[in-house]
Amino acid sequence: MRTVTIVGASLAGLHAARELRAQGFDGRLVIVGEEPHHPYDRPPLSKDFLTGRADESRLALTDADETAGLDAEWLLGVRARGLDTRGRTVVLDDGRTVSTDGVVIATGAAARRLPGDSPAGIHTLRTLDDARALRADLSRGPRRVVVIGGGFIGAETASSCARLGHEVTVVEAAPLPLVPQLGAPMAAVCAALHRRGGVELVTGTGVAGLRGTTAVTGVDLTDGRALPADLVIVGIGAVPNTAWLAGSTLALHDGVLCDDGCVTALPQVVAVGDVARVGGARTEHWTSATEQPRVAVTNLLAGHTRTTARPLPYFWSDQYDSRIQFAGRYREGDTVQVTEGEITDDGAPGESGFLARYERDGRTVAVLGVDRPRAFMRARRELQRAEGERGERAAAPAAL
Ligand SMILES: NC(=O)c1ccc[n+]([C@@H]2O[C@H](COP(=O)([O-])OP(=O)(O)OC[C@H]3O[C@@H](n4cnc5c(N)ncnc54)[C@H](O)[C@@H]3O)[C@@H](O)[C@H]2O)c1
Repeated sequence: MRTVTIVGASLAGLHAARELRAQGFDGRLVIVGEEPHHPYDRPPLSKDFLTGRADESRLALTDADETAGLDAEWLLGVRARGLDTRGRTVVLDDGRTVSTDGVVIATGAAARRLPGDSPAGIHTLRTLDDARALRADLSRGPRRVVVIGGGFIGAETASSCARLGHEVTVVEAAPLPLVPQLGAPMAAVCAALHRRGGVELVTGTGVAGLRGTTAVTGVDLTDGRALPADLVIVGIGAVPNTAWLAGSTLALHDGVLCDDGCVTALPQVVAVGDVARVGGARTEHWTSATEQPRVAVTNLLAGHTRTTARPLPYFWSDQYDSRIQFAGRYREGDTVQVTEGEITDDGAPGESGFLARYERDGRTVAVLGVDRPRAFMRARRELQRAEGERGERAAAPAAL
């Protein structure tokens, strides 16, 4: 393999570049990125960057020394428009083409938008440029902010806006926020965090439309209510960036389909990060974007799936003054129990937080920690160990 092209210059793309060099690839390395920036860290965008506690210099994921060491050609500020898998060419929006032997798809996902035209004052938050625009708009004095969607972006931006002194309402279509991720009992804790943080949470209703012609003035809800607003943040999920692959032979279905080793139907094309559906699941977590590239690059360089990985999913979220950490795989029907600390009468975490365990068929399948980082890390390690042992037992030949 003489040339490898990584399409997508964010966390997963950067980790793929690091892995390629670490695993001995000494050929030509091209990194294509739609955004004009070198890779930066997205988690602070909805938290410390929005509240002004972190400036842009704290976001960089790499520095001049590392980029020199990677010896890559960075094509930034340009989108890939197509992948010709037969001709082994990546086609760029500006007409350029890159001939390549191997491809790492790391194009991530884009913020889902509400249909129709948006008046001024409507924001999504995914990129540094989005965060700059939102921060600038918020800095124009106290505003009435409506956040649409009570997922991660919704909850984190709502708590940042409340901390900045804005009047905030969150609109969530489901009866509780974060149920798919945490299940109803623990989702209720997140709802209590909103209440404790002074944010109104309106659930079980969607958005019928936005008011305002040049600038937004309000949000009409499907239950007939109208909320006045000077600024609206839309956090209603993310869509994997696969449109550029439509003409390729790759299988696409809510992401790029790959096996457990991040390999697509073509051994010279692998996918990592938010865009990759690995072994049937797409995990939009920071840790997946840092773990998948090692496996993907090993297999890309081997020319076949030599190794697979099913790391235990992990995510964290900072909401109001609480840190929520979750590891494992939650499924509807799992039971959940607080095993350390407590949930108070108002439904929010007690002063020293709590640890909860999710059980299925008599075994722990996931752990949740709220403001209990040490206990959580211990429980996460135990779960990792148990999962690893289960995996080994499943892979071992049956005893005679
Ligand atoms: N801490 C973290 O791990 C973190 C933080 C920020 C973002 N992210 C990632 O960013 C991505 C986007 O985050 P997100 O919060 O937008 O997505 P999400 O899927 O976490 O939440 C979207 C929420 O919007 C609700 N919703 C959808 N349509 C709606 C409508 N019309 N009206 C009201 N509610 C509606 C859904 O019910 C859901 O609760 C995700 O991939 C997420 O994993 C992760």
